[in-house]
Amino acid sequence: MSGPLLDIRSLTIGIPNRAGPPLEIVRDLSFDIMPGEVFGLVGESGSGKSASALALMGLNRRPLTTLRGQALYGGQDLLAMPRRSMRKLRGNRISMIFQEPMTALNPLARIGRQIAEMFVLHRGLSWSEARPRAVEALAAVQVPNPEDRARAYPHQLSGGLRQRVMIAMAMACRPDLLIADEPTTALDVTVQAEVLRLIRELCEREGTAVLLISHDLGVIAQMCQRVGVMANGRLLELRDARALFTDPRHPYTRGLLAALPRLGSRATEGRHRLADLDMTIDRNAPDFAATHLIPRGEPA
Ligand SMILES: Nc1ncnc2c1ncn2[C@@H]1O[C@H](COP(=O)(O)OP(=O)(O)OP(=O)(O)O)[C@@H](O)[C@H]1O
Repeated sequence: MSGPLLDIRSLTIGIPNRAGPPLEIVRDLSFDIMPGEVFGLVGESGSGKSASALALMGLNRRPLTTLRGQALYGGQDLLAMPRRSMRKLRGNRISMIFQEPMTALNPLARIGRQIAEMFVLHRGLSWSEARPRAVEALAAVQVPNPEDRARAYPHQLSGGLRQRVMIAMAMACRPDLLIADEPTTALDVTVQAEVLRLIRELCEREGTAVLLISHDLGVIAQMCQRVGVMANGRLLELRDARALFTDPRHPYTRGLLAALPRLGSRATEGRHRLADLDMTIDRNAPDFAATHLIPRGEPA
């Protein structure tokens, strides 16, 4: 079996502080992603999922800074790579989609042009060669009437179609890795299922690995082979998805699963239970993290 596509070791992100030690918001995050694998990072809001993904892409939100760690991709450390090299990889070998496509799409440019730009920038095609490829890319993400839609501006499309456009852009260059940060959180449940299916099918077809970030355990269960559970900027548990859902080891994961609303239960019941858990777990206890990490390949 070949090695990992991306091997993240001790990624630590924080805010430097001249007067003392930096404020760390993600600490010692280590996991790897195998070629073609769908790996899930799950955790509640603020646990550090997005910050980690952005750090991998060299896009830290200021004042956040990568303080230490490595992210090995094809023998190169993404975290130490010059900006220029990183720009060449981004959108080409590693691409990213976000919860809200409008933040990534240019509101003033037709979507066909925005997709075509990927082929011009990363594949060296001329604009006239790239345009038909953009229409094909729209067809591949099942956008109806792709010729017409290519001439639309982002605001003229529904949220679901905009997310499909983002996926078309992200997949245009057949990347090795797609980082999908809450890709369906802003969508209706039915559209959400369609977009998830699309991501899975396209990535399977292209052999693209996915780092899927979500606070939604249902989404993670549906999509992922392995899952890392994050809280407070730390990875608490890393398991095969099936094992995680049938036999969670970390008390925090157990709490997350117990807090899932079940059919027939009152909608708020789960939330109360999660709140109880917050009070009973001491997140600063030394054994809170890292005691339940099971390496890939070992029996869960
Ligand atoms: N630019 C920033 N400056 C300072 N702190 C930040 C910044 N961005 C994020 N943080 C903090 O870092 C922590 C992790 O945030 P992050 O966005 O990664 O969480 P998350 O797990 O992705 O949650 P969400 O899904 O709500 O975005 C949070 O405590 C957040 O307040």
